[in-house]
Amino acid sequence: MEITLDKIGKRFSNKEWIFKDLSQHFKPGDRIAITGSNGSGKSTLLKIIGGMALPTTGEIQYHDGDTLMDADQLINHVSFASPYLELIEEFSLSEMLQFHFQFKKIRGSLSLNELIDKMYFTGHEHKLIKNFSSGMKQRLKLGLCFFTHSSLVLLDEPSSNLDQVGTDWYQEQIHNLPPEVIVFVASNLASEYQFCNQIINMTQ
Ligand SMILES: Nc1ncnc2c1ncn2[C@@H]1O[C@H](COP(=O)(O)OP(=O)(O)OP(=O)(O)O)[C@@H](O)[C@H]1O
Repeated sequence: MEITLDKIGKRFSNKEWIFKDLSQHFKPGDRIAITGSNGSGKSTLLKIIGGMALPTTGEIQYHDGDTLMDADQLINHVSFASPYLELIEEFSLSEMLQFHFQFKKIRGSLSLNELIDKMYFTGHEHKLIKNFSSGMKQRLKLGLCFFTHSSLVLLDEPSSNLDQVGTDWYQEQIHNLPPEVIVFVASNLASEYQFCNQIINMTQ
């Protein structure tokens, strides 16, 4: 996938601009950190790139090879993890994974049991999500994101609530992603984005 931002800008209901005139091109394999102060627009830009919010001005194009992608196709190419993303709390872990992978393809040819093992959740298959700790919920969100077949991975504050084992697991999963995937990380923690080769600083 290739992504072109053409002079995109965002403001909410005629308030001041959060950012303006952002133009950039991203190609397979790019690893991009979005940094900046609180409220500078990191999450907003991530949501716009993932098609979850619209820019106020400008345009984004997604290409799959030479083909311009329709906006409604984008969802099949994106995986996203953030602390504010809701899980379905009434599901057990097994039910959550079965539900998610009814709609999304698993990256590689892993079974659900292998996935559970790779997320360090063996023994928790029947535990309800609502009874997961905050760090376990975050690891599950990241696992769903990493192990969903996609060409664009969007991570917002990925190591929120993770302990050292979880943070090491995060680093390992980042390095296991296929090289052609584009990864964006909205963060101000170097430990979350040190693998990136580009930085967009949103602070004006
Ligand atoms: N739905 C919304 N309606 C109105 N204003 C919004 C909305 N979403 C975000 N904002 C505002 O847009 C600005 C940028 O918010 P955003 O969450 O993108 O910042 P951020 O850089 O990710 O912040 P943080 O580092 O605190 O996570 C903030 O002033 C925020 O209040």
